[in-house]
Amino acid sequence: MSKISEIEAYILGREITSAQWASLMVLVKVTTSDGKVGWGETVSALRAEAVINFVKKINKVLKGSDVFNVEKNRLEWYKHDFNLTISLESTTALSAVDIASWDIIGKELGAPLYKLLGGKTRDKILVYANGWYQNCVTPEDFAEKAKEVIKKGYKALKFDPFGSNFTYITKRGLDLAEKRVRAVREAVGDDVDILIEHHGRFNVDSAIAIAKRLEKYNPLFMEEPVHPEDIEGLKKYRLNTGLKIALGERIINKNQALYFMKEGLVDYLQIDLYRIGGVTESKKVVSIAEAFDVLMAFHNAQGPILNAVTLHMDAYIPNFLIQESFYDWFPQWKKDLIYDGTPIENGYAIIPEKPGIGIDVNEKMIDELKVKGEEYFNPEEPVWVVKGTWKD
Ligand SMILES: O=C(O)C(=O)C[C@H](O)[C@H](O)CO
Ligand SMILES: [Mg+2]
Repeated sequence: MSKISEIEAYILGREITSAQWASLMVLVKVTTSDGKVGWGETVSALRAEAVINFVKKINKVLKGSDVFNVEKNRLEWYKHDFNLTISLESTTALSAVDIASWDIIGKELGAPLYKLLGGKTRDKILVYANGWYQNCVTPEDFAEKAKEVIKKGYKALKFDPFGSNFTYITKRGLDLAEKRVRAVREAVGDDVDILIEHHGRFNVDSAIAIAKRLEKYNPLFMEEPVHPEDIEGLKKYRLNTGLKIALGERIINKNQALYFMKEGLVDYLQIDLYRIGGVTESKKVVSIAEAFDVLMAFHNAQGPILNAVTLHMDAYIPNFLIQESFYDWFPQWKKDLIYDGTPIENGYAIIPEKPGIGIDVNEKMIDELKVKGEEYFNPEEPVWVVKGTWKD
């Protein structure tokens, strides 16, 4: 038995690079009584301190438990946290502990994680680029940066062309969004997929107007077209557009995911391992999605640990569409802290092959990267925006 002896968590960061939300990392380290170490990563923008506090509580509850018992350990924490399945902070903290536990399990068994989950259904993972359009404002800015992405070999890219429009889209906002999307389509040609990110910020009539304007550019999907809680709006959107709907990054339990699928409101599911409960809960959601013929397109906007563990999921799942990747736009400090050997080659990510998640952490950097004082917050640009794009 490999007993959990300590769960530690650190808030790390340096400069604000591609986006505010991606400039922090909550690094979680699980150590066992026989000296094994596993790593997890998480962060929920504006909530880093709260997440750290949850990790401290989970540490108190799970100390002494067998690290292999991921289901039992989840239930144990659920028993203590009445609000687990309705709290982003709590699921986020538990997710990182779960991921670190699976890292240890893989290391103990000498197997890369994907071999424990279902083996390889594919040898490489088709990805789409995100984070590439920092400081893009004019259609020409978008076109120029999009060309650079394609030059790197990417076959698909995602972006948010809506600037500072929120809830309502103005006529000007709609015109500018169309120009930006047209510029990207012309820059990348017809063989590259473009994915439209709405960041769940529109009312349904604005979202439908957007869909009608943008459908001629043949987007692979429309992501979070309406506010995430607006189920009735999403139903109306479904009835009034023929475009594919992707969503899921704000889903924090499997029953919510089931609801969207049962109602036929999602084509491509974008849960994130750090919000849903790690590998343990993600596996269940993948299977529910398979039964509904829904394909997976995991959300993956944080750092190298989450990127690597998500690739293990992508390797085995039967219902795979495409994988989000910020890999080439990670801040340098994340690449120096965590080295994983999973670069993107010609638009595909390589599956990690080392035992566990297959990453190493340069622990010497931890002290230097610890964030002192409060989590950074810029009231001029919302945290969820790619840096320098909240402009028209
Ligand atoms: O990558 C995506 O799909 C995003 O929507 C990125 C978000 O802005 C980010 O996850 C917000 O925390
Ligand atoms: Mg998104």
